[in-house]
Amino acid sequence: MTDVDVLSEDAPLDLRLSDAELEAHREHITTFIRDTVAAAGADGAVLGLSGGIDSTLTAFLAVEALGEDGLHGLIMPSVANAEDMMSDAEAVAEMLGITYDVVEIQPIAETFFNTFPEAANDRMAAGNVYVRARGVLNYFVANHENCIVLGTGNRAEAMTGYFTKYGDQAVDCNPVGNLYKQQVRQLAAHVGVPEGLVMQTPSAEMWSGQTDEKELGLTYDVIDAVLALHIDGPLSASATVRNFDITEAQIERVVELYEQSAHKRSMPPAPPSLDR
Ligand SMILES: Nc1ncnc2c1ncn2[C@@H]1O[C@H](COP(=O)(O)OP(=O)(O)OC[C@H]2O[C@@H]([n+]3cccc(C(=O)O)c3)[C@H](O)[C@@H]2O)[C@@H](O)[C@H]1O
Ligand SMILES: Nc1ncnc2c1ncn2[C@@H]1O[C@H](COP(=O)(O)OP(=O)(O)OP(=O)(O)O)[C@@H](O)[C@H]1O
Ligand SMILES: [Mg+2]
Repeated sequence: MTDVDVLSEDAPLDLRLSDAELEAHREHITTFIRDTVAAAGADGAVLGLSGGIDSTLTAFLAVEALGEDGLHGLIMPSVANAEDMMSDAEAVAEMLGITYDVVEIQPIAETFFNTFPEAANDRMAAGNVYVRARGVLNYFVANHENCIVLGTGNRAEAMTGYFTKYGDQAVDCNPVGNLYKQQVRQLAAHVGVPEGLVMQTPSAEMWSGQTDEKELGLTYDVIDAVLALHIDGPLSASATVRNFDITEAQIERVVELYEQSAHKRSMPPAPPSLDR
Protein backbone atom coordinates (compact mmCIF):
# COMPACT_ATOMS: atom_id res chain seq x y z
CA MET A 1 0.00 0.00 0.00
CA THR A 2 1.21 3.48 -0.78
CA ASP A 3 2.02 5.76 2.14
CA VAL A 4 1.40 8.89 0.05
CA ASP A 5 -1.83 10.56 1.17
CA VAL A 6 -3.42 11.46 -2.14
CA LEU A 7 -6.69 12.68 -0.64
CA SER A 8 -7.27 16.17 0.75
CA GLU A 9 -8.58 16.18 4.31
CA ASP A 10 -11.81 17.89 3.30
CA ALA A 11 -12.54 15.85 0.14
CA PRO A 12 -16.32 15.27 -0.01
CA LEU A 13 -15.91 11.77 -1.42
CA ASP A 14 -13.11 9.28 -0.90
CA LEU A 15 -12.55 7.56 -4.25
CA ARG A 16 -9.43 5.70 -3.19
CA LEU A 17 -8.99 2.24 -4.66
CA SER A 18 -7.74 -0.81 -2.79
CA ASP A 19 -4.34 -2.29 -3.61
CA ALA A 20 -6.00 -5.11 -5.54
CA GLU A 21 -8.08 -2.62 -7.53
CA LEU A 22 -5.00 -0.53 -8.30
CA GLU A 23 -3.19 -3.64 -9.53
CA ALA A 24 -6.17 -4.44 -11.74
CA HIS A 25 -6.09 -0.92 -13.24
CA ARG A 26 -2.34 -1.19 -13.79
CA GLU A 27 -2.75 -4.48 -15.65
CA HIS A 28 -5.78 -3.23 -17.60
CA ILE A 29 -4.10 0.00 -18.73
CA THR A 30 -0.76 -1.54 -19.67
CA THR A 31 -2.58 -4.22 -21.69
CA PHE A 32 -4.60 -1.45 -23.35
CA ILE A 33 -1.44 0.44 -24.34
CA ARG A 34 0.25 -2.69 -25.70
CA ASP A 35 -2.86 -3.73 -27.64
CA THR A 36 -3.44 -0.24 -29.06
CA VAL A 37 0.15 0.02 -30.32
CA ALA A 38 -0.03 -3.48 -31.81
CA ALA A 39 -3.41 -2.88 -33.47
CA ALA A 40 -1.98 0.23 -35.13
CA GLY A 41 0.97 -1.77 -36.44
CA ALA A 42 3.16 0.80 -34.68
CA ASP A 43 6.65 0.38 -33.30
CA GLY A 44 6.00 2.36 -30.15
CA ALA A 45 4.55 5.58 -28.76
CA VAL A 46 5.33 9.27 -28.39
CA LEU A 47 4.14 11.45 -25.50
CA GLY A 48 4.60 14.96 -24.19
CA LEU A 49 6.25 15.12 -20.77
CA SER A 50 5.34 18.16 -18.65
CA GLY A 51 6.49 17.15 -15.17
CA GLY A 52 2.78 16.98 -14.21
CA ILE A 53 1.20 13.86 -12.79
CA ASP A 54 -0.97 12.89 -15.78
CA SER A 55 1.95 12.63 -18.21
CA THR A 56 4.25 11.16 -15.57
CA LEU A 57 1.81 8.35 -14.73
CA THR A 58 1.08 7.70 -18.43
CA ALA A 59 4.83 7.47 -19.11
CA PHE A 60 5.39 5.04 -16.23
CA LEU A 61 2.57 2.79 -17.48
CA ALA A 62 3.74 3.04 -21.10
CA VAL A 63 7.22 1.89 -20.17
CA GLU A 64 5.71 -1.05 -18.27
CA ALA A 65 3.69 -1.87 -21.38
CA LEU A 66 6.21 -1.22 -24.14
CA GLY A 67 9.63 -1.22 -22.48
CA GLU A 68 11.92 1.79 -22.37
CA ASP A 69 12.68 1.49 -26.09
CA GLY A 70 8.97 1.73 -26.88
CA LEU A 71 8.44 5.29 -25.64
CA HIS A 72 9.80 8.60 -26.98
CA GLY A 73 9.26 11.59 -24.67
CA LEU A 74 9.01 15.18 -25.90
CA ILE A 75 9.59 18.02 -23.43
CA MET A 76 8.36 21.23 -25.03
CA PRO A 77 8.89 24.36 -22.93
CA SER A 78 7.43 27.78 -23.64
CA VAL A 79 8.02 30.97 -21.63
CA ALA A 80 4.98 30.00 -19.52
CA ASN A 81 6.59 26.83 -18.17
CA ALA A 82 8.17 26.89 -14.73
CA GLU A 83 11.78 25.73 -14.96
CA ASP A 84 11.36 23.24 -12.13
CA MET A 85 8.47 21.58 -14.00
CA MET A 86 10.70 21.14 -17.04
CA SER A 87 13.51 19.71 -14.94
CA ASP A 88 10.96 17.36 -13.33
CA ALA A 89 9.98 16.23 -16.84
CA GLU A 90 13.63 15.53 -17.65
CA ALA A 91 14.02 13.68 -14.36
CA VAL A 92 11.05 11.44 -15.27
CA ALA A 93 12.57 10.64 -18.67
CA GLU A 94 15.95 9.86 -17.06
CA MET A 95 14.30 7.77 -14.32
CA LEU A 96 12.51 5.69 -16.95
CA GLY A 97 15.53 5.45 -19.26
CA ILE A 98 13.54 6.52 -22.34
CA THR A 99 14.73 8.50 -25.36
CA TYR A 100 13.63 12.13 -25.04
CA ASP A 101 14.11 15.48 -26.71
CA VAL A 102 13.71 19.00 -25.40
CA VAL A 103 12.09 21.18 -28.07
CA GLU A 104 11.67 24.90 -27.35
CA ILE A 105 8.27 25.88 -28.73
CA GLN A 106 8.49 29.64 -28.08
CA PRO A 107 9.87 30.43 -31.58
CA ILE A 108 7.14 28.31 -33.17
CA ALA A 109 4.45 30.09 -31.17
CA GLU A 110 5.99 33.52 -31.93
CA THR A 111 5.56 32.81 -35.64
CA PHE A 112 1.82 32.41 -35.02
CA PHE A 113 1.70 35.46 -32.74
CA ASN A 114 3.44 37.64 -35.37
CA THR A 115 0.96 36.50 -37.98
CA PHE A 116 -2.01 37.80 -35.97
CA PRO A 117 -0.54 40.29 -33.45
CA GLU A 118 -4.04 41.37 -32.40
CA ALA A 119 -4.66 37.82 -31.02
CA ALA A 120 -1.27 37.49 -29.37
CA ASN A 121 -2.36 39.33 -26.22
CA ASP A 122 -5.44 37.16 -25.82
CA ARG A 123 -4.21 34.95 -23.01
CA MET A 124 -6.45 32.01 -23.85
CA ALA A 125 -5.98 32.14 -27.63
CA ALA A 126 -2.22 32.42 -27.23
CA GLY A 127 -2.07 29.70 -24.56
CA ASN A 128 -3.94 27.35 -26.85
CA VAL A 129 -1.27 27.98 -29.53
CA TYR A 130 1.35 26.48 -27.19
CA VAL A 131 -0.86 23.48 -26.56
CA ARG A 132 -1.63 22.93 -30.25
CA ALA A 133 2.02 23.41 -31.27
CA ARG A 134 2.87 20.48 -28.97
CA GLY A 135 0.23 18.38 -30.71
CA VAL A 136 1.78 19.11 -34.12
CA LEU A 137 5.22 18.15 -32.85
CA ASN A 138 3.94 14.92 -31.28
CA TYR A 139 2.50 13.85 -34.63
CA PHE A 140 5.59 15.04 -36.55
CA VAL A 141 7.70 12.60 -34.54
CA ALA A 142 5.04 9.85 -34.46
CA ASN A 143 4.61 9.90 -38.27
CA HIS A 144 8.36 9.69 -38.78
CA GLU A 145 8.96 6.91 -36.22
CA ASN A 146 5.86 4.80 -36.94
CA CYS A 147 4.52 5.51 -33.46
CA ILE A 148 1.15 6.42 -31.99
CA VAL A 149 0.61 9.48 -29.79
CA LEU A 150 -0.36 8.77 -26.19
CA GLY A 151 -2.73 11.24 -24.58
CA THR A 152 -2.69 11.92 -20.86
CA GLY A 153 -6.26 13.12 -20.33
CA ASN A 154 -8.09 11.86 -17.24
CA ARG A 155 -11.84 11.56 -16.66
CA ALA A 156 -12.18 14.80 -14.69
CA GLU A 157 -10.65 16.78 -17.58
CA ALA A 158 -12.60 14.95 -20.28
CA MET A 159 -15.98 15.46 -18.58
CA THR A 160 -15.41 19.15 -17.81
CA GLY A 161 -13.88 19.92 -21.22
CA TYR A 162 -10.75 21.13 -19.47
CA PHE A 163 -8.44 20.63 -22.45
CA THR A 164 -7.71 22.34 -25.74
CA LYS A 165 -9.75 21.09 -28.66
CA TYR A 166 -7.27 19.60 -31.15
CA GLY A 167 -4.46 20.46 -28.76
CA ASP A 168 -3.63 18.16 -25.86
CA GLN A 169 -6.73 16.17 -26.89
CA ALA A 170 -5.23 15.53 -30.37
CA VAL A 171 -3.97 12.05 -29.56
CA ASP A 172 -4.55 8.42 -30.50
CA CYS A 173 -5.69 7.14 -27.09
CA ASN A 174 -5.97 8.19 -23.45
CA PRO A 175 -4.68 5.36 -21.23
CA VAL A 176 -5.72 7.04 -17.94
CA GLY A 177 -8.90 8.49 -19.45
CA ASN A 178 -11.23 6.59 -17.12
CA LEU A 179 -9.56 7.62 -13.87
CA TYR A 180 -10.73 10.54 -11.75
CA LYS A 181 -7.94 12.88 -10.67
CA GLN A 182 -7.72 11.40 -7.14
CA GLN A 183 -7.29 7.98 -8.72
CA VAL A 184 -4.56 9.25 -11.07
CA ARG A 185 -2.57 10.37 -8.04
CA GLN A 186 -3.21 7.13 -6.26
CA LEU A 187 -2.24 4.88 -9.17
CA ALA A 188 0.87 7.02 -9.66
CA ALA A 189 1.94 6.47 -6.07
CA HIS A 190 1.15 2.76 -6.45
CA VAL A 191 3.41 2.30 -9.50
CA GLY A 192 6.30 4.10 -7.83
CA VAL A 193 6.12 7.72 -9.00
CA PRO A 194 8.03 9.81 -6.42
CA GLU A 195 5.80 11.62 -3.90
CA GLY A 196 6.90 15.12 -4.94
CA LEU A 197 5.59 14.47 -8.44
CA VAL A 198 2.38 12.81 -7.25
CA MET A 199 1.45 15.88 -5.21
CA GLN A 200 2.42 18.48 -7.86
CA THR A 201 -0.17 21.29 -8.25
CA PRO A 202 -2.06 20.62 -11.51
CA SER A 203 -1.40 23.29 -14.14
CA ALA A 204 -1.77 23.58 -17.90
CA GLU A 205 1.04 26.19 -17.83
CA MET A 206 -0.54 28.15 -20.69
CA TRP A 207 0.34 31.36 -18.87
CA SER A 208 2.46 31.85 -15.79
CA GLY A 209 0.64 31.37 -12.50
CA GLN A 210 -2.20 29.37 -14.08
CA THR A 211 -3.51 26.47 -12.02
CA ASP A 212 -6.39 24.19 -12.99
CA GLU A 213 -8.29 24.61 -9.73
CA LYS A 214 -7.99 28.41 -9.71
CA GLU A 215 -9.25 28.67 -13.28
CA LEU A 216 -12.05 26.15 -12.83
CA GLY A 217 -13.10 27.66 -9.51
CA LEU A 218 -13.37 24.14 -8.09
CA THR A 219 -11.01 21.64 -6.53
CA TYR A 220 -10.47 18.31 -8.27
CA ASP A 221 -11.78 16.61 -5.13
CA VAL A 222 -15.11 18.38 -5.67
CA ILE A 223 -15.12 17.80 -9.44
CA ASP A 224 -14.36 14.09 -8.92
CA ALA A 225 -17.14 13.82 -6.36
CA VAL A 226 -19.81 15.58 -8.46
CA LEU A 227 -18.90 13.43 -11.46
CA ALA A 228 -18.86 10.14 -9.55
CA LEU A 229 -22.03 10.82 -7.58
CA HIS A 230 -24.21 12.83 -9.93
CA ILE A 231 -23.06 13.05 -13.56
CA ASP A 232 -21.60 9.55 -13.99
CA GLY A 233 -23.49 8.26 -10.96
CA PRO A 234 -27.15 7.89 -10.04
CA LEU A 235 -27.68 10.59 -7.38
CA SER A 236 -29.90 13.59 -7.98
CA ALA A 237 -28.42 17.03 -7.34
CA SER A 238 -30.49 17.41 -4.15
CA ALA A 239 -29.42 14.01 -2.77
CA THR A 240 -25.80 14.88 -3.51
CA VAL A 241 -26.11 18.18 -1.62
CA ARG A 242 -28.00 16.55 1.27
CA ASN A 243 -25.55 13.71 1.80
CA PHE A 244 -22.17 15.17 0.94
CA ASP A 245 -20.19 18.29 1.66
CA ILE A 246 -20.98 19.72 -1.77
CA THR A 247 -22.99 22.86 -2.52
CA GLU A 248 -25.69 23.35 -5.12
CA ALA A 249 -23.50 26.02 -6.76
CA GLN A 250 -20.63 23.55 -7.12
CA ILE A 251 -22.92 21.01 -8.77
CA GLU A 252 -24.31 23.65 -11.12
CA ARG A 253 -20.80 24.69 -12.10
CA VAL A 254 -19.66 21.13 -12.91
CA VAL A 255 -22.88 20.43 -14.82
CA GLU A 256 -22.38 23.65 -16.77
CA LEU A 257 -18.79 22.71 -17.66
CA TYR A 258 -19.96 19.24 -18.69
CA GLU A 259 -22.82 20.47 -20.88
CA GLN A 260 -20.91 23.34 -22.50
CA SER A 261 -18.05 21.04 -23.50
CA ALA A 262 -20.16 18.36 -25.22
CA HIS A 263 -18.80 19.54 -28.59
CA LYS A 264 -15.28 18.58 -27.47
CA ARG A 265 -16.27 14.97 -26.85
CA SER A 266 -17.72 14.12 -30.26
CA MET A 267 -16.64 14.14 -33.88
CA PRO A 268 -17.36 17.43 -35.72
CA PRO A 269 -20.95 17.17 -36.92
CA ALA A 270 -22.23 17.60 -40.49
CA PRO A 271 -25.86 18.26 -41.43
CA PRO A 272 -27.85 15.06 -41.92
CA SER A 273 -28.16 13.82 -45.51
CA LEU A 274 -30.94 15.52 -47.47
CA ASP A 275 -33.82 13.27 -48.48
CA ARG A 276 -33.64 12.70 -52.21
N1 LIG B 1 -20.95 24.72 -28.89
C1 LIG B 1 -19.90 24.57 -29.70
N2 LIG B 1 -19.98 23.73 -30.77
C2 LIG B 1 -18.90 23.56 -31.56
N3 LIG B 1 -17.70 24.16 -31.37
C3 LIG B 1 -17.61 25.01 -30.33
C4 LIG B 1 -18.67 25.25 -29.46
N4 LIG B 1 -18.28 26.13 -28.52
C5 LIG B 1 -17.00 26.43 -28.80
N5 LIG B 1 -16.57 25.76 -29.90
C6 LIG B 1 -15.22 25.77 -30.50
O1 LIG B 1 -14.29 25.47 -29.46
C7 LIG B 1 -13.34 26.52 -29.34
C8 LIG B 1 -12.98 26.68 -27.86
O2 LIG B 1 -12.38 25.50 -27.38
P1 LIG B 1 -10.81 25.48 -27.13
O3 LIG B 1 -10.10 25.95 -28.35
O4 LIG B 1 -10.44 24.16 -26.59
O5 LIG B 1 -10.58 26.62 -26.03
P2 LIG B 1 -11.23 26.86 -24.59
O6 LIG B 1 -12.14 25.75 -24.18
O7 LIG B 1 -11.76 28.23 -24.58
O8 LIG B 1 -9.94 26.85 -23.69
C9 LIG B 1 -9.25 25.66 -23.32
C10 LIG B 1 -9.51 25.35 -21.85
O9 LIG B 1 -8.84 24.15 -21.53
C11 LIG B 1 -7.87 24.38 -20.53
N6 LIG B 1 -6.70 23.53 -20.81
C12 LIG B 1 -6.18 23.52 -22.05
C13 LIG B 1 -5.07 22.71 -22.31
C14 LIG B 1 -4.52 21.94 -21.31
C15 LIG B 1 -5.12 21.97 -20.06
C16 LIG B 1 -4.51 21.18 -18.96
O10 LIG B 1 -5.17 20.86 -17.99
O11 LIG B 1 -3.30 20.92 -19.11
C17 LIG B 1 -6.21 22.77 -19.81
C18 LIG B 1 -7.54 25.85 -20.62
O12 LIG B 1 -6.95 26.34 -19.46
C19 LIG B 1 -8.91 26.42 -20.93
O13 LIG B 1 -9.69 26.53 -19.78
C20 LIG B 1 -14.02 27.75 -29.94
O14 LIG B 1 -13.07 28.69 -30.42
C21 LIG B 1 -14.81 27.12 -31.06
O15 LIG B 1 -13.97 26.90 -32.18
N1 LIG C 1 5.84 21.73 -21.49
C1 LIG C 1 5.33 20.59 -21.95
N2 LIG C 1 6.09 19.73 -22.63
C2 LIG C 1 5.60 18.58 -23.10
N3 LIG C 1 4.33 18.21 -22.97
C3 LIG C 1 3.51 19.04 -22.32
C4 LIG C 1 3.96 20.26 -21.77
N4 LIG C 1 2.89 20.86 -21.17
C5 LIG C 1 1.84 20.03 -21.34
N5 LIG C 1 2.21 18.93 -22.03
C6 LIG C 1 1.37 17.79 -22.43
O1 LIG C 1 0.00 18.17 -22.30
C7 LIG C 1 -0.64 17.29 -21.38
C8 LIG C 1 -1.80 17.95 -20.69
O2 LIG C 1 -1.33 18.81 -19.68
P1 LIG C 1 -1.92 18.64 -18.20
O3 LIG C 1 -1.43 19.82 -17.44
O4 LIG C 1 -3.37 18.36 -18.24
O5 LIG C 1 -1.25 17.31 -17.65
P2 LIG C 1 0.01 17.11 -16.70
O6 LIG C 1 0.86 18.33 -16.75
O7 LIG C 1 0.64 15.85 -17.09
O8 LIG C 1 -0.66 16.95 -15.26
P3 LIG C 1 -1.39 18.09 -14.38
O9 LIG C 1 -2.80 18.20 -14.96
O10 LIG C 1 -1.42 17.55 -13.02
O11 LIG C 1 -0.63 19.37 -14.53
C9 LIG C 1 0.50 16.82 -20.49
O12 LIG C 1 0.16 15.66 -19.80
C10 LIG C 1 1.60 16.61 -21.50
O13 LIG C 1 1.44 15.42 -22.22
MG1 LIG D 1 0.27 20.17 -16.30
